[in-house]
Amino acid sequence: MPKPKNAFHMEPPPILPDIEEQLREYIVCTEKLPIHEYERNQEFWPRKRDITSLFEFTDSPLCSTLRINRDPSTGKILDFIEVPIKGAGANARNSMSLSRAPGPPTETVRGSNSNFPFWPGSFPDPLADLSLKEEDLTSELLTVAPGLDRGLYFKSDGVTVTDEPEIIDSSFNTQNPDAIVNIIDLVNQEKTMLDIWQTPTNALKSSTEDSYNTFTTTPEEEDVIPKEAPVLKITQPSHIVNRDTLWAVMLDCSKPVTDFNDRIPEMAHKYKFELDTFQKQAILQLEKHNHVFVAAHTSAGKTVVAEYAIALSLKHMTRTIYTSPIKALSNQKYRDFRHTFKDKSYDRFKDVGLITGDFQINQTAGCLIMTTEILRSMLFNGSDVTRDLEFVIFDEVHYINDKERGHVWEQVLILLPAHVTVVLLSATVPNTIEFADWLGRMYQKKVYVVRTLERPVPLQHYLYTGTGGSTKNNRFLVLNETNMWVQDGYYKASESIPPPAHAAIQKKYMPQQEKTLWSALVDHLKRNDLLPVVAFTFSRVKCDMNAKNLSQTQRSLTGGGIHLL
Ligand SMILES: Nc1ncnc2c1ncn2[C@@H]1O[C@H](COP(=O)(O)OP(=O)(O)OP(=O)(O)O)[C@@H](O)[C@H]1O
Repeated sequence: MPKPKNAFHMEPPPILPDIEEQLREYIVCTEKLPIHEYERNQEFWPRKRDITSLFEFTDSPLCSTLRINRDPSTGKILDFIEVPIKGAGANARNSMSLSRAPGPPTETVRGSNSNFPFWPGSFPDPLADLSLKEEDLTSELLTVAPGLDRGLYFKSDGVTVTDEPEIIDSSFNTQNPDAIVNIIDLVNQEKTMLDIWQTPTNALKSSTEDSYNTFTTTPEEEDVIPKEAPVLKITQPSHIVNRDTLWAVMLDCSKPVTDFNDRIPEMAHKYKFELDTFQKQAILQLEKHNHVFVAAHTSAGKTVVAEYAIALSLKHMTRTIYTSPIKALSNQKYRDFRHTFKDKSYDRFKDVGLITGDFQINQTAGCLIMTTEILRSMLFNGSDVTRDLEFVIFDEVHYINDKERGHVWEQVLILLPAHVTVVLLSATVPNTIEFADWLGRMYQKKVYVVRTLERPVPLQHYLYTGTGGSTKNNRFLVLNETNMWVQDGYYKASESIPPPAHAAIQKKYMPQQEKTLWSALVDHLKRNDLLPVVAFTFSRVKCDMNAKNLSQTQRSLTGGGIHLL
């Protein structure tokens, strides 16, 4: 019977489940969670069997190829020979070989930091090691198959297999030289056994003496045993006299090379002037792909050698990398080389590129100019550019002596692959031979040193004591072009300074005095047509200050004004 509906009838209030109780149940009784009702949540698709899928496989790299053997006179095919493919399956992530597969085009120039570098030329040849191992293969053969306790037992005929190893009585075998007892050996052994019982101090003494005898060398031996290659101080006087060593050859630049044109009838690059002897000697070595170290004074013509290396590699359709220590020099060389090579029959204009931190121009060019740090990063990252690299030119290589950055030159020289020829350019340094010897020993290839002390631009030293006005032309020669001291010039310079100022010369100049001095000097040089000039200041702050002062006072300077280096 339905319940009567009246105004006073009220349903009992809904009793909500206790939230605390609900949460506890949720946390404690995990089996009630819907996730466990997998029958409702999970769907299962049975796998269909596909036998034909067994026939599918990813291609493994080809390990061998067929080489056709032809008759050289008729061209008729005589035979097919299966030859192994070098570096099959090798790539930049698993191999240091030059025959590994090239990386993607985006990584051609810079490489990638997940790449292996190419095998450095200064390391022992891995292929030579491999051939040694192959020779030794017979002694390293496995005699027990992996997973088995023992190998096969053979009878004495070496062919018939048995269940038990055959015991050969070799206790007295005159055929076996090991079985012959040497009495002298036994006596010696006994003597050493007896030595054990000597007093510990004696034993200790003899052991120290032994180790001393083992590790020390006699003076004669010292000449024979190669010492470990030191990190060189390239500008420090050498203990090696300037004569040939095992790995460095000093070329004679005192006599003219009369047969130069016969030896190189078709030069890769022609010059408007007759080459100097040191340039000819260096070029002859470049043609033979020998490492060359050119040490010559500023403006002696070192760049000529670098240009020839670039031209030679462009002729061979290979590459050259020109490294310089500073970005400003790289930029300047880029401009110079573009100009040098632009008129050639082949399109060399496009064959010069620049890679620095600021610019990347024509990165796939035949001649790339970059800072040494960029080349180091390319070598570490296994850049594919190094594959067809013929020459690497190191300008101002004496930077290897630099405390902060010298290690970069060392690393690059060590990392270069063996097929690369290095051309080192430097101002004259006292130990060229020592440096070349270090390099040659590392590469196990001779380095040819070309050294000239001639200065095409004679160096003269003057003292300038003027401050403008009547003293504006006070410039006195104190060291002439033959490196002779000019006493008279020095006296005149001393006399030209008034006594109070003369005393003040020992002290520091006031900024205003310094400004007047620089201004008077530059003015004097300008009037005597001796500009441009490079002014050295040993403090950065002073350098900025002088540059600022000069740009204010010498507004009329033509041809580019003042540049800070
Ligand atoms: N054999 C030569 N005869 C005449 N002029 C030459 C000869 N060799 C080089 N030059 C010229 O001398 C100038 C300086 O040469 P280069 O720039 O090659 O010198 P460098 O030694 O490289 O100088 P730096 O030390 O500044 O690098 C250039 O103008 C070059 O054309």
